[in-house]
Amino acid sequence: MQYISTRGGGRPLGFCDATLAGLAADGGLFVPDTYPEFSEAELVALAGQPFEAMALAVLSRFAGGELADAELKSDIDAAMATFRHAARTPLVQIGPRDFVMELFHGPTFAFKDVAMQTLARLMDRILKARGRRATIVTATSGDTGAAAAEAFRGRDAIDLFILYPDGRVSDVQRRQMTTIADANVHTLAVAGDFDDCQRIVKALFVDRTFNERVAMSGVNSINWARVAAQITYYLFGALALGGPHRKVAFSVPTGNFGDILAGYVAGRMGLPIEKLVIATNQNDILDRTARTGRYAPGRVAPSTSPSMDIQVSSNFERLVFDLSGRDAGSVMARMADLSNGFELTDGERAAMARLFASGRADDADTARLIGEIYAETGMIVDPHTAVGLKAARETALPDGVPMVTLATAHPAKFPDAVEAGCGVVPARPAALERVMRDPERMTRVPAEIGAVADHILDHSRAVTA
Ligand SMILES: Cc1ncc(COP(=O)(O)O)c(C=O)c1O
Ligand SMILES: N[C@@H](CCOP(=O)(O)O)C(=O)O
Repeated sequence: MQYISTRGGGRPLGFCDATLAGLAADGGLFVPDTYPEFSEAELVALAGQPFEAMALAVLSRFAGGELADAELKSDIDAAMATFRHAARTPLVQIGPRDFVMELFHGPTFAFKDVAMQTLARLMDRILKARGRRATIVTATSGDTGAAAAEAFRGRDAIDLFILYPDGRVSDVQRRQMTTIADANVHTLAVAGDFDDCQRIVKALFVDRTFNERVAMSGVNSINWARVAAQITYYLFGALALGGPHRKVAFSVPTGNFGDILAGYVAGRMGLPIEKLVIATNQNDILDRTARTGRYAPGRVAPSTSPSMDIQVSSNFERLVFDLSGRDAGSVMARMADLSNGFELTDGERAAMARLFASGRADDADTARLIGEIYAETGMIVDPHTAVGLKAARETALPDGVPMVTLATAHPAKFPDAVEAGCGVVPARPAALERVMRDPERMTRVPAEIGAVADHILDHSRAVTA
């Protein structure tokens, strides 16, 4: 299997090279040249198997033989052993048709751990086999950075630089990043929003001189391996609820479009999916795009679901690539400069509407949903999950199709928003006590590419002359 750029540039790469490269050299995103498929019999055989077995089935299809199954299995097993729940991503029924899939039982209490714990081990393995070091530069609105810090801390071959928007993540999220004492983790508080952080990371990726000097890599969902690992829980959820003989719908709290793209790819691989619901907060570019066909980024507006305070949703490029019939030229023309936005064609819009629905929740809706879910079920949900639940409730489905809302974070990461919604302060898990106590360490930087590049050049051990 080869990985090609959505913008058509560069040469195709194998799985290991694409994983280390992160973003394609032309600024596009890597996608597999074809989607591997599961037969119905293979899906039937996977139903009832542990999460780890499903993850291996997914990742081995994307690794294209470059990593042995025994190596993948060892890394997946070690990654998932960090989870506190035996089922890893348990399903909880909250209504006749409605389920919540809890993705927050990993070390940092957000869905990012599912992929990040595995990816860190795979990257470490690939780098050690090549006798190489890497500099990982990642943008975060709170959760990716925390998950990356935890997964990559202390890894000798890797220096990790995390860019987060100063003042725009929750206290718990910030502390999860800034209290990591390991010297290979560098946390930068950027004077800007998440889109500024992601813009800087992408600019550094395509600056080939810088990129090669620091051996740059990335672990945002622009890295295909992140998306691939996230496909597993769609299989896990659907097969637990009667798949592949029954269609299932998923409502996905959405910002960078990585999580829901994994659901789309699961469908392309043969998993019967009725609908994928794009659930946005007031930064609703994707809901607007689904409704109007026009993708027009604005400025980020802070919300009570800060991890989704994103206006430039990177992974949407991968969907547009497929919607356009894999026309890299048209993707390049539309994505290279987003300042005026772009239109989906009528055909692209119709194709998108066949699989995707969408919804939006502002802060008042989010608080109301947190309160309603608590009153109806006793479940305390985080604000991102509440956004997903609102969109789920508004989506009509054929009889017999279950709706699974992805619970993407633990409520204790956002105690203020949760208390405002349901009047209860969520209990803080013991694992977060250290985070709230330990001293913080971060460097404040302006939202400028040069300032971030200089900091990385001064601090990464991978820098060559
Ligand atoms: C808690 C939480 N929910 C939802 C999202 C949105 O996921 P994605 O950016 O993959 O769309 C994020 C950030 O990625 C998140 O941290
Ligand atoms: N919500 C994310 C933003 C980055 O998303 P990613 O999935 O592309 O890494 C965060 O919490 O950092």
